[in-house]
Amino acid sequence: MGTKLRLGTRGSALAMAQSQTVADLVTEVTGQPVELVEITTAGDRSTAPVQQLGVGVFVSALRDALLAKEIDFAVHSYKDLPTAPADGLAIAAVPERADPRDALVARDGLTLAELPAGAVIGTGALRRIAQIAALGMPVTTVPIRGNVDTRLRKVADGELDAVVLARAGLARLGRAGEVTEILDPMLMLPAPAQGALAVECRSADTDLVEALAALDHRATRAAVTAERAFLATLEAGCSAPVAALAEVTEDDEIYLRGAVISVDGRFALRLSRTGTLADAEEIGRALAADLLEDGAENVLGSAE
Ligand SMILES: NCc1[nH]cc(CCC(=O)O)c1CC(=O)O
Repeated sequence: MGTKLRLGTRGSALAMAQSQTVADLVTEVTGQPVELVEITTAGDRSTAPVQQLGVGVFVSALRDALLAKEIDFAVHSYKDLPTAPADGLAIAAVPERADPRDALVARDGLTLAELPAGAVIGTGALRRIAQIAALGMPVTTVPIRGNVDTRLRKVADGELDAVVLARAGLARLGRAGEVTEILDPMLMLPAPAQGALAVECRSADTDLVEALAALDHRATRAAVTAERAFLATLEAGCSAPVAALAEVTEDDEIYLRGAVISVDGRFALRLSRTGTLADAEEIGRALAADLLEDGAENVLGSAE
């Protein structure tokens, strides 16, 4: 056995679960033991809405610890990473993705369509709020924060009729059995890179970059590349909620769907593109250009 690798992780149950999964994989492929090092982020200390804190808040403390060499690598939920690359760091592996879809956990086993008029759904994500609003149902959404356990408890306690969460997160916590409906991407397109993990280390740590590459899953890497190129291109031209899902077939074809939806749900643009795996990045950029050409930048304007 070589030296112990230090894997930096947030302390939440979800972060610990996904870090432990990757730690086990790393030990399996490299033979090196991995030690989990808990890092507290500003996002964990604050109770402010995530939108106010900014997406990078959970990530920057881990990146600081990497650059300060306090840890050797970190595991992020890929969808929480800012699109700008981090100086001096590399995403050495994108392991095989879990189910990328969103899931509904509702009282009494209800599906979305079965929720009665006046039902209250907990979700703080603008992308989810916008897509629920676009369905035109007589339901309302309320912001919700806290860990997965806290969110599920609000349904069990009767405080909320339902919550929408990433199925991958529920599965990693062993709570997928509580899902009452997996939401079809035709209704609820997930966040770019949802369900995927990013394994990050210092780019100068070439031995580790190479070792971690053994965990990389080619189809997942391509799907995430297409979805994130789509997001990055749209971010420059439009700040409405963005959703995307790329599916890769056995013969290396990519089917990328993307959407931009106004928060009030009144305007939704949805398009798709297909292509080959090697062109993942280009497909993402081209799909974003299609949406911008259709007026994606006006979608947010209409909600303001
Ligand atoms: N926004 C928070 C977040 N970041 C990653 C996950 C778990 C699922 C994943 O890895 O995509 C979640 C919870 C959720 O959206 O329900």
